[in-house]
Amino acid sequence: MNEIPIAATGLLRSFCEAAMLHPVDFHLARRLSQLCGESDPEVQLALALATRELRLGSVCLDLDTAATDLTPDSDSDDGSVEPAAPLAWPDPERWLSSVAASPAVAQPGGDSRPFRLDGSLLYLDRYWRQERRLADQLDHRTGLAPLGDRRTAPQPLPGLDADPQQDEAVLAALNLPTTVITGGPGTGKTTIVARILAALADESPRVALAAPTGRAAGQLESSVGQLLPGSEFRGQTLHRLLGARPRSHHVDYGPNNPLPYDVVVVDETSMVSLELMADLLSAIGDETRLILLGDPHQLRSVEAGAVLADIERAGLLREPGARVVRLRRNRRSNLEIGALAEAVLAGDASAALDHLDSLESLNFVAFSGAGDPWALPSLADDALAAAAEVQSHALRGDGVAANRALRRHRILAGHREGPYGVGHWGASVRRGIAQKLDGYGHDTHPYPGQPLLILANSDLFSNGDTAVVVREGTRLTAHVDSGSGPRLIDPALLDDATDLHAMTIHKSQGSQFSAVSVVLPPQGSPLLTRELLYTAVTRARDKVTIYGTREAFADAVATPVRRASGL
Ligand SMILES: Nc1ncnc2c1ncn2[C@@H]1O[C@H](COP(=O)(O)OP(=O)(O)OP(=O)(O)O)[C@@H](O)[C@H]1O
Repeated sequence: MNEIPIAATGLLRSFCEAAMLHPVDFHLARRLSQLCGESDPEVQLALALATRELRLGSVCLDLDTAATDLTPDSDSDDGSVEPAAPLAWPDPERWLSSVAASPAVAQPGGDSRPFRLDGSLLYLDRYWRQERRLADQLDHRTGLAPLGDRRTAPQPLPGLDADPQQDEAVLAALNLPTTVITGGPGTGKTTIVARILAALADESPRVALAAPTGRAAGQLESSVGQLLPGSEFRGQTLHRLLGARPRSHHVDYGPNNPLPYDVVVVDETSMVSLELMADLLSAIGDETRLILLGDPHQLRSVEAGAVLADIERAGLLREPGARVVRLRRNRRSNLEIGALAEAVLAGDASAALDHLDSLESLNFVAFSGAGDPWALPSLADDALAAAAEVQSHALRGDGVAANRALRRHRILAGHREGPYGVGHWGASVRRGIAQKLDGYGHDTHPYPGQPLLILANSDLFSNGDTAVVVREGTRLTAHVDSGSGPRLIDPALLDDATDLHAMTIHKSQGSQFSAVSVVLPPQGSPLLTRELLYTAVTRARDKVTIYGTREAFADAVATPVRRASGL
């Protein structure tokens, strides 16, 4: 049952009861309405829904389509689904004009008020300003003159094949102030960055490598370092690059103090929020090459905005100053997984299910939420084989090999709790493995072969890094598989680590595994989206097994994440 604020009555109460509004949406809208003297329940509803949309990752609420687009926002993380109640949506025309006339709402050219209405889009004013700022910056970068006039791309790095799409991306980045290179995992984005930096080496450019998370920044640094031995490019988080202060909206770099680099490369751009993207673009000088890498189809930033997807979809960066190049050839995963990912992206559930039924490396296993996951033979086989290999390396003290074995198989789930959640599946698999492997699975004490997921940042590791506990002589050591190479830590110091027999699909972004077992959320779960499914299946290189119902699978394929924005 949803929590209903006591103060909620009438129209707003019915929306709270239907899980369309969370108490925080209600309270914020009520407070702002009181401050501005707004008493119309329909306008208050619009304000509450606009704050709800922001909380769920959209930048604004579209009043024209809200009644058809918005779905209940289940508070639970166990996949349980509340029955939908019929709702009395305001008449759209009347709604729009009463919102426009509200003292809480400003028009685009108007004074400052908590909300702003732009066409049928209702924003919290701050986000409207950020979006305008970003749109202006994108426009500005589009209008810049090219920085070079190379006609042909430089040679591929030694040992790599010629690839026309990669050539196009390299050439764009060498000539233009702004290049966006999009593509799924393994399409060569990092390889291209190394090739660009190699081609610019004669100019000794000042280079910044950045990403939204410490882990992704470390991975970029280490991949580029491997491709360009002897180079000393350091990766850093975007927050650090921009000189952002914790718990404040201040950043050190901006239009009057641009970043002191000739080339700025940002990886995992799909995870960058609207605000951070606006800050980044404001801080890039006209002479600096900006190279944005990412996969717009994977899960987006947890904060508001899906900027990379908006840029690609709406053609917001164009010549003469900018170019978007999409890479399609995945060189890491097998072709069958590529075909499944394409069918998911195309919204073609029947083709995707056909692939799962007919292709050798793809499997669909019926699971409807009942019973112990360990009883599913395919799951037990995959998990046990990988755990046995991890354990044998861990007992021999080989942390590198143990971490490699840990990447052989991963269970990925949308939910954390409940019968479809990471907790339930992870615990079941750990118990099952412990019955088969001596010395395995004592949850409260470290044991050789114990897989861990780190949930904190430090100098030695980043949130999202994984580790394996390894025996070294008489001691146990956690070998952290950080993006930038192995780190050894006393397991007792890893307070913020959790058991890793399963992980959320969200946390798996940026990693790949030989085989993945994907636990689908149940039908009706708000997490059941195309992006979630695409992200999960593209984590695999060699084998994908989906656990769930066909109906849930088809729903996921048919449901792209809805993120409203004015971009
Ligand atoms: N032109 C090429 N010829 C041969 N192999 C290539 C080529 N481009 C990339 N590869 C190989 O494909 C694999 C994936 O490349 P890369 O890591 O650059 O992709 P990516 O898009 O950055 O992937 P991710 O986002 O998952 O890190 C690497 O093993 C790389 O060596």
